[in-house]
Amino acid sequence: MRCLFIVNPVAGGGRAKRVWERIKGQLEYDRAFYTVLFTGYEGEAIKIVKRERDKYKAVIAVGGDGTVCEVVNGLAGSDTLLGVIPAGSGNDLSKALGIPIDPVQALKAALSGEVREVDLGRIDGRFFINVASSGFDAEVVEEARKTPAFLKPFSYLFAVIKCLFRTQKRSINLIIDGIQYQKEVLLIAVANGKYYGGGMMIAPMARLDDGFFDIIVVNHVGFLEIIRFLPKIFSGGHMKHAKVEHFKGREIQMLSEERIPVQSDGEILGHLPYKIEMVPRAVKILVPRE
Ligand SMILES: Nc1ncnc2c1ncn2[C@@H]1O[C@H](COP(=O)(O)OP(=O)(O)OP(=O)(O)O)[C@@H](O)[C@H]1O
Repeated sequence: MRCLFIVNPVAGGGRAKRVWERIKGQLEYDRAFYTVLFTGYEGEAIKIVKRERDKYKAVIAVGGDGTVCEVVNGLAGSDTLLGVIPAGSGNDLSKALGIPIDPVQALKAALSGEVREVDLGRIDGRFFINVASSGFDAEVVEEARKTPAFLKPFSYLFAVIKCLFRTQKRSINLIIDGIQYQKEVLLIAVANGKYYGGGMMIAPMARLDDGFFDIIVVNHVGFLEIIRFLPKIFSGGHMKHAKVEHFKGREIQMLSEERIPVQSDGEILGHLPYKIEMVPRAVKILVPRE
């Protein structure tokens, strides 16, 4: 059976189109049979994959984490394999799975790699593969979405600065597998994968196939402490901070009387309350052979 490539032409600010040209050249050189479809709007990859998945051995996403997340939502529950060619701006999932950034190397893994069964999180009927979170980080994503088009390259920088000045505590009732905790937080991240936000290692201990979420609670810290704290997330150094707690669990609920946004894999879903469930080994991903 042949493979279906799903290319998001806007991923990585257009990088995915250039990556696809290299992949196409290689496929033609190899005289491979394949189908390619380009996404035309947000959410289309889910529809295409649901419609087409049973005709193919593998669906290969050419794009960033948003594209992969949509393909995963189209594939979940089917036996069709997922391949990933990183072509976005962040590529957090590829980093966690050891998929190379070089398109031809990544193609090799997608066509002849080994299969790894990976867990998914489910929130509000939607699957995520990396991280769902609530608090400061979700506020930054929400704020960045409002940035006018001409300021887009700086949208996250502006959003971080704006959100830094909202130094209020966020009061969240966190329930992990039935045990309740009342927390005053900066953010709570429910991690399936290690990375989010373009290389931030929010949960260094997270494994994509252990059947558990790693829940990172960053308790409330003041303005200056946030500025010292944020850069440490890139290396995982934040875990040593006295205000950071780590839990493991499979069913997580977050409730609040405040209007606190929730994001999963970089998309704003809405505001608390939300319930997050673990779906073990729900997708089969082609990764490089060891
Ligand atoms: N033709 C299109 N026009 C506009 N948006 C699209 C189109 N096709 C897909 N999308 C949307 O583009 C969004 C961004 O894609 P993606 O996340 O893959 O790239 P990225 O943001 O550059 O990378 P990363 O998430 O790894 O930083 C996705 O949410 C997807 O729904």
